Amino acid sequence: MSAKAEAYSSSANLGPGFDILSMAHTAFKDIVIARTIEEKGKIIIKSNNPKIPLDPEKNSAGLATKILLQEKGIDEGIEIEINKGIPFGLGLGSSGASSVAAIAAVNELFELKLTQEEMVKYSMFGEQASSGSPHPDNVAASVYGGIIAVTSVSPVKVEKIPVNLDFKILLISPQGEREGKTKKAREMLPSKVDLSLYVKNSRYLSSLILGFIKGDKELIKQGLNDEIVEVAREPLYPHYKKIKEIALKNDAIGSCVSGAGPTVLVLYDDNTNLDKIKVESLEVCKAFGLACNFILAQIAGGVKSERLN
Ligand SMILES: Nc1ncnc2c1ncn2[C@@H]1O[C@H](COP(=O)(O)OP(=O)(O)OP(=O)(O)O)[C@@H](O)[C@H]1O
Ligand SMILES: N[C@@H](CCO)C(=O)O
Repeated sequence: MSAKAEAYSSSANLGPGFDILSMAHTAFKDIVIARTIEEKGKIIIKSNNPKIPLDPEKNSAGLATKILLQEKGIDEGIEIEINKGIPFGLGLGSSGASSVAAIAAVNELFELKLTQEEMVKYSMFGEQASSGSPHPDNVAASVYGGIIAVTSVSPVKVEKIPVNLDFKILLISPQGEREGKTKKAREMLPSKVDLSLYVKNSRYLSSLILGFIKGDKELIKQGLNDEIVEVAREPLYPHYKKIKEIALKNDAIGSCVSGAGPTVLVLYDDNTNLDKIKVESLEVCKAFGLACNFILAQIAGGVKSERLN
């Protein structure tokens, strides 16, 4: 028996929404095929990307699958074949998408009838394997699609944010996959924050969410800022500040760090001078010794799965 699922890349945080907000996009996707194998209780991971760990405990798809099977009392052996389309270590939710696609494929294979919230819950264990923390935002976006807010983690609750504005997505992404980047990025975070920064960030968060719902570009621009997490991790993306300045100068709707970086996310529309943003950003990347790719994308839908046989 086998089943297949595909899950899109995502940009988590969206400025002030650390571990809360995330957006799925069509930039890249992972495809996972789950097959039953003869050896009971065994999980085998295969992948077209030789750089990801194949040990099921260390692979995001492997650990999530293991815990799901354990909790459901299934002792079948499983092969998880991961066709990685999403480069990892760039802040594009790569580990999360593998985990989501694996959970969706196994759900299909054994007809488990998991709800979307249950899929998020199990996929989060995959993030534990890859970054040492079960952050929910990337996996929630890959499960639901669109822009989501994780409103609770225990139990998992996710809301899709209605988006009433037409915009497109530009990702400015330095080349080269970075091993263990999110883990390092989380170790850079402060354990306490100033009340004044907390208030500023809360204002940004409310502006951003209201901006998407009302379709108000100014509110989105005002809200797509972060005084806490982006600032603490600045050494991971020294190119970001200048690129954001360039994007705003050229009438982008807004810009922020994608997940834990180093990719920079730019939201734009027909009023934006995209060519100028690309030319000027390329110079900034070069100045920091980075070769940057430009990826154009749109908001993506949620995970899709199908039974193969
Ligand atoms: N299935 C998987 N796909 C991708 N990376 C994996 C997978 N399983 C384990 N990993 C490991 O997880 C880490 C992924 O790196 P990282 O968390 O920085 O990337 P990401 O998931 O794309 O980032 P972000 O969470 O910022 O969007 C790497 O060290 C990689 O080896
Ligand atoms: N919220 C997570 C997302 C990682 O992509 C973080 O910023 O660490």
